[in-house]
Amino acid sequence: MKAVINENVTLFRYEKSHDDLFEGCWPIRDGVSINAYCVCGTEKKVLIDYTESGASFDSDLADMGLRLEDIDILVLNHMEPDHTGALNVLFTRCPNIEVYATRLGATETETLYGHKNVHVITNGEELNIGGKTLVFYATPNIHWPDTMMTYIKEDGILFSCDAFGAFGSYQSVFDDELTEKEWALLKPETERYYASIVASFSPFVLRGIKALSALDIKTICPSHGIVWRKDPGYVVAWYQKLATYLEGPREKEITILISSMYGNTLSYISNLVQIAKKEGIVVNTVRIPDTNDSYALEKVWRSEAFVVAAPTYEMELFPSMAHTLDLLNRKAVKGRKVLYFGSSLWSGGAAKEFNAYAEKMKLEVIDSIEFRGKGTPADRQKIEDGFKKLIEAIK
Ligand SMILES: Cc1cc2nc3c(=O)[nH]c(=O)nc-3n(C[C@H](O)[C@H](O)[C@H](O)COP(=O)(O)O)c2cc1C
Repeated sequence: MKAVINENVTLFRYEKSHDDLFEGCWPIRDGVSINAYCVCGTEKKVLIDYTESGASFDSDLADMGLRLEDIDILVLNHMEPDHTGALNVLFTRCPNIEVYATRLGATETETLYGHKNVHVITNGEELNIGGKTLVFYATPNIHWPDTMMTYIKEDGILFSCDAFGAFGSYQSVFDDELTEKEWALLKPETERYYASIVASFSPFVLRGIKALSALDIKTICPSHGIVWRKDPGYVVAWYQKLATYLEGPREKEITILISSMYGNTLSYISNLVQIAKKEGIVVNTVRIPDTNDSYALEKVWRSEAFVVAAPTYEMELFPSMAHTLDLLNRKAVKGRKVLYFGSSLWSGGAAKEFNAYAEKMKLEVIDSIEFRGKGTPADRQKIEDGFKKLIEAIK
């Protein structure tokens, strides 16, 4: 699908299949778009990023009276294969095309494709393409080390690579066209995208936002999701908030992660949800492994506190929950307040493994409670008390 951003800039938007997994692990049941852009100056025609498969690129260009061979310059804002998978086709057909990339991007272009006509950008370097000036900014580690962003000086358009992107498919192209239903999808799908693929790089996001703050940004064109032209500041502030969750402050929310084989651990949850609601605390519940980890990550990322409720399994924590905690740890979830409880029958063992994770993740453990079978009224009271302490700790 093709959309006009302005008279010189065109968006090529391709949807990944909803059955695919993004990065091979994140479900995209509500879709995700891969965005590439064409910028036409009077002297040079420029592509910003390409696609994974090259599908329909030719016909979209043909609609504009162009062939792939007419493109003079390819700007590679980063080399991730969802934007570059079809580069071998492009380089075969356009062997002389000039690539603009960071030093690392240049090395990757040579190593992966043997293409040598690469210009290594310097930070803030300008390129006049005839009536339009492209300015390149190195923004490493948002989220790949080779990442850069490209800005059209005359139009205030920022091609922000994977920053300011989102999961989800939207009929609308621009923020000012979004329907209420699309906004309702954009909110969680931006946060799940951030938590899954950007969160670990939050310090670089904050650094990048600061470095670009002097620019007069009128439109943000990310490589996934919608184009922000009415209020680009909204998504910048949103990303800034998401990046701040790394160290805090975070939202006064509690996310309860639940695994249960036979319902014993599960039987405690509805009471806790009621208590949180009575206290006016937003509470999210996520079943593990029924729900993909990325949905847990999205909620835990913004929550000041979370609960791990899972039984003992072969003397350790229930395996799916251990997997989820391992992911949270890898994705830099740290410093939050946490309560553990879970059922066992004989020796127990889940709490010990949970405590080891908590230490690694520098979590503030309110309590860590193992009980037998359904638990006693005293166990119930202890869990309730622990949960109330958790609420007090985030109030
Ligand atoms: C496959 C399996 C392995 C288990 N391993 C242990 C164990 O090593 N130690 C223990 O104390 N209980 C163990 N249990 C017992 C459960 O922890 C116990 O039944 C618990 O009440 C289940 O809680 P749930 O209903 O929330 O799943 C095991 C149960 C199953 C099914």
